[in-house]
Amino acid sequence: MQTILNELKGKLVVSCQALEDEPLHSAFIMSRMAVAAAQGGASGIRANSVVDIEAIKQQVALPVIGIIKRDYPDSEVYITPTLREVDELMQVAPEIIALDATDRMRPGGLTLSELVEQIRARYPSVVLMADVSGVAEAKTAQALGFDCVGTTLFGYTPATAGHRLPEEDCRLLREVIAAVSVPVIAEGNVETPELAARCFALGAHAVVVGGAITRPQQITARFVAAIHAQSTDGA
Ligand SMILES: CC(=O)N[C@H](C=O)[C@@H](O)[C@H](O)[C@H](O)COP(=O)(O)O
Repeated sequence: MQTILNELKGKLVVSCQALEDEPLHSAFIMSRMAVAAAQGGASGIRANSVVDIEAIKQQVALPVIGIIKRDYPDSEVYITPTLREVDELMQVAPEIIALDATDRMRPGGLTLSELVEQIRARYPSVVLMADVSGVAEAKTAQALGFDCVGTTLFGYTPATAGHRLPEEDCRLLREVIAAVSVPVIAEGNVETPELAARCFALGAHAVVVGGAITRPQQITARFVAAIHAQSTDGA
């Protein structure tokens, strides 16, 4: 079960995602993003939805961290929130399945522990990544038997809103690494190659980079902001 995590040790994973409201929303485009990532030397791909993963797997031979983002009316959890999404993902067999592992209730009032129990009963050997937003959640995820933990949701829950992984020399990442023995994957707002390298120096097992590589609208906005700041300084 751990072989795939060993393969990713010290490596870059590129997240190729574009939701329905994003300009690059297309399984074909995501598959070409994955090809570009592979050509650039990425060792894994993170992807959302069965159609995207299917298209990506036809084009690149890299391991995939699969998720399904789905909104439910009775829960804030949207990354692989229920067994239904895990069942769908298993049709395309991503090497790792990631799910929200925050302390929030899943749809239908299910706890994380109950969901993990359901997943393990049906898929005992699936490799599970816990997308967490804090240290306590990382510890809980390890206790529940997750195979690895990612900092994916730091800054993306009401309790952590306004925070970003890079702050204070990646304090959250350092604290999670100190708190658990499972591999810790740095993910979320890793916007530069230097920051990715810093995450490894701090002990990250792997680093997932998304928007800084695959969301041109974000990259463009950073250029525009920097240019604006420069022209305001000079004014
Ligand atoms: C919070 C959330 O929904 N994160 C998602 C998780 O899969 C993706 O939208 C991110 O792109 C991914 O985590 C990589 O992060 P970044 O794009 O910041 O490098």
